[in-house]
Amino acid sequence: MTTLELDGVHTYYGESHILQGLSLSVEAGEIVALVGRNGVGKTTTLRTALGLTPPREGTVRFDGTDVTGMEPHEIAARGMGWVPEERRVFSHLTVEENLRVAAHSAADPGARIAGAYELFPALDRFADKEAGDLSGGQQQMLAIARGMLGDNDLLLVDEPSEGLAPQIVEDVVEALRAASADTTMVLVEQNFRLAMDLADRFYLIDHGVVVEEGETAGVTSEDERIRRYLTA
Ligand SMILES: Nc1ncnc2c1ncn2[C@@H]1O[C@H](COP(=O)(O)OP(=O)(O)OP(=O)(O)O)[C@@H](O)[C@H]1O
Repeated sequence: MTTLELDGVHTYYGESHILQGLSLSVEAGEIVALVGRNGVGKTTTLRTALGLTPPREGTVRFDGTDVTGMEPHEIAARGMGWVPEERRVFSHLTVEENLRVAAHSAADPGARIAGAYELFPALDRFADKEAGDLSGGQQQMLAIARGMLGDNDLLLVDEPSEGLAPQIVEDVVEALRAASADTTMVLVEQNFRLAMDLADRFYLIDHGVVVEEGETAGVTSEDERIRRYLTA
């Protein structure tokens, strides 16, 4: 079943025409990576799906429903979650409180939070610590855990590895892999190798359109069809 489908979307910031007829689809259970140079429109693609920057043309379908033009909170309520680039944890709440806020609408929040701790043992260790005092990697894990607790069918994760040390990136990758067992994911990722490693399929974006797509297996940034879009 198709979870997310963007069909010929054109998205603008004011007069800036950013997405220029972009189409992609995500099947239930997949991890799909959006890759491409800085500024080509990856984050804008997520914002378009979420209704934060709705398209002027084209359609967004989520779980079979046309959600184009719906308010972001309506789309979110249908089960589309977002782990934004800037992470947005509540820094003055503890880890546990952050998780409780995210799980408030779940049928059994306690069990869900216990499940999250199993998946992210580092969070369990720091349950009583204020989120603002966590390291960048721990905050990223908290942001992912919060996205999962929202009972989402689809989680859009923007630049999870940004600004993290390589060892911590490994932990975050493991967390995303574990999280993907329950949730379909779209991942925006600058680190090409990591994106290919984690995702099942990829879309390579350039100037607001998809220029290459396919399975990730065996794909490297040295492939000529990829390299010319990644190097300036
Ligand atoms: N709020 C905004 N107002 C105007 N222009 C914007 C806004 N946000 C992004 N842009 C511009 O839109 C273009 C696409 O940005 P977007 O963030 O989608 O790119 P990206 O591929 O995600 O790259 P990055 O990794 O740098 O975020 C860029 O040229 C950016 O400068």
